[in-house]
Amino acid sequence: MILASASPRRLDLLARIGVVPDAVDPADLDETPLAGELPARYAARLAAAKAALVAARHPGALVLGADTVVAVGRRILPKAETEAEARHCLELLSGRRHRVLSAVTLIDGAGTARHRLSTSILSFKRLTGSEIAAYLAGGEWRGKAGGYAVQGAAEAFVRHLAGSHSGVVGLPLFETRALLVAAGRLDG
Ligand SMILES: Cc1cn([C@H]2C[C@H](O)[C@@H](COP(=O)(O)OP(=O)(O)OP(=O)(O)O)O2)c(=O)[nH]c1=O
Repeated sequence: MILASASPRRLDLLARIGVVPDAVDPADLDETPLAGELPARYAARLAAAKAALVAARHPGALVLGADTVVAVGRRILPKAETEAEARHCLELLSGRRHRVLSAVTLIDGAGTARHRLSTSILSFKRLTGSEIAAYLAGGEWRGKAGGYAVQGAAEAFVRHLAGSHSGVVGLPLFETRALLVAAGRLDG
């Protein structure tokens, strides 16, 4: 089995259900949303594309790809690479409800692709300027969808989470397990 992801969180989450991939081979593709693309569609498209790209490099292997997106309404927040982007995300998320969509695709050895989507709804407290500044200084936002990581200090901003904590971190374990069972890789 190949994990088509550069995210160490996804590897850790898989290990929690006893799955250790034989290799990690990130897809590294263009993650620009299409014009007018809705968040759930976007996450599903990217998870499928990551898995397909890596499956083409490993014929016959079981390949798992995933994508996590933070959305406010129809708006897709960026994966924060700069402090300015992370600040913009946190200001938008402050005192608001948002969704985290985590799509997973598993392609089996015969080339059959199976897909699942996890949707979580989170509500953040209203963030003060000094809370945002302290969070940005901590650096946990780097490379994270929506500019925060719920598995770190940002969990203290979460008033309410409905859905999948593992999905927010990057790999929804309920859906991932269901895919692995369907493909015969885990016992049902
Ligand atoms: C919202 C949120 C996202 N994230 C992470 C999960 C993903 O790694 C990242 C979203 O980017 P993704 O494009 O889903 O994943 P990635 O670029 O890290 O890895 P790859 O494309 O190779 O699979 O944000 C957290 O770790 N915690 C959170 O609370």
